[in-house]
Amino acid sequence: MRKIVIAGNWKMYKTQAESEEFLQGFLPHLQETPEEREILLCPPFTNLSVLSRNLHGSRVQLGAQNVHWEEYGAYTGEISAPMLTEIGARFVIVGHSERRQYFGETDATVNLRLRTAQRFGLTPILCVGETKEQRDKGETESLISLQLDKGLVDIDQNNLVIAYEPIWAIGTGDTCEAVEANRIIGLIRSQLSNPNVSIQYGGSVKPNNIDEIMAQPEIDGVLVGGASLEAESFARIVNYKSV
Ligand SMILES: O=C(CO)COP(=O)(O)O
Repeated sequence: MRKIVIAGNWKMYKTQAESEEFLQGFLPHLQETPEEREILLCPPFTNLSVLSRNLHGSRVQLGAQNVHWEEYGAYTGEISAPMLTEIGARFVIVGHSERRQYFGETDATVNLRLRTAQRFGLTPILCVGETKEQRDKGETESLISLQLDKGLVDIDQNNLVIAYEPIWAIGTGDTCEAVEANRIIGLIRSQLSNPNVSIQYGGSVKPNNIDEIMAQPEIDGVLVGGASLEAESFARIVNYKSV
């Protein structure tokens, strides 16, 4: 059985006070959320402890936005897997396109981070996806296939989530058509040895398109940026209506 995983990626938004304010508005809405949906918040590192405290006893899981591949060491500015698990994180986003684009993340470093995350019991969310230029040139399928080939070397597919995030759809309001996202996610699944890996769609997911996205048979959840920052809109997303 594939799990439904709905995650908010807060990127570099929210102070601790703003995080607490969000939870006050958001948590009551979970009374309506069907049991089987896994709900996840991935705040900046500085907010993990405040969320961990406030989410104690709730069904919301905590995720980080990155993890280093070493257990400890002289890596100024980095955070290790044991630091994340100690604070209560269960998931970690790895290889987000913003990390690849602005911070020199490569498929090789993505693979190292995935391995370490798994070694310490975190469930990594591996992000893959193409630029507009790559899509226009017809390179989407080959690019994603390469990202998976290199990223998944020696990775345990029993403890893994994948997110298909077309870069041109991130933060642009230009959502990938649900049917097209479904097609690409089907292709991703065909490349996996474990067909039960949950595969999310990410890129301009909003309250007004979530029902259509989640109605697609291959799509097992969403990775939400902007619309996860506001309690009411993220509540509408986690409480999407299944058809
Ligand atoms: O990058 C994303 C989630 O990781 C998507 O961001 P938006 O939902 O703001 O387009």
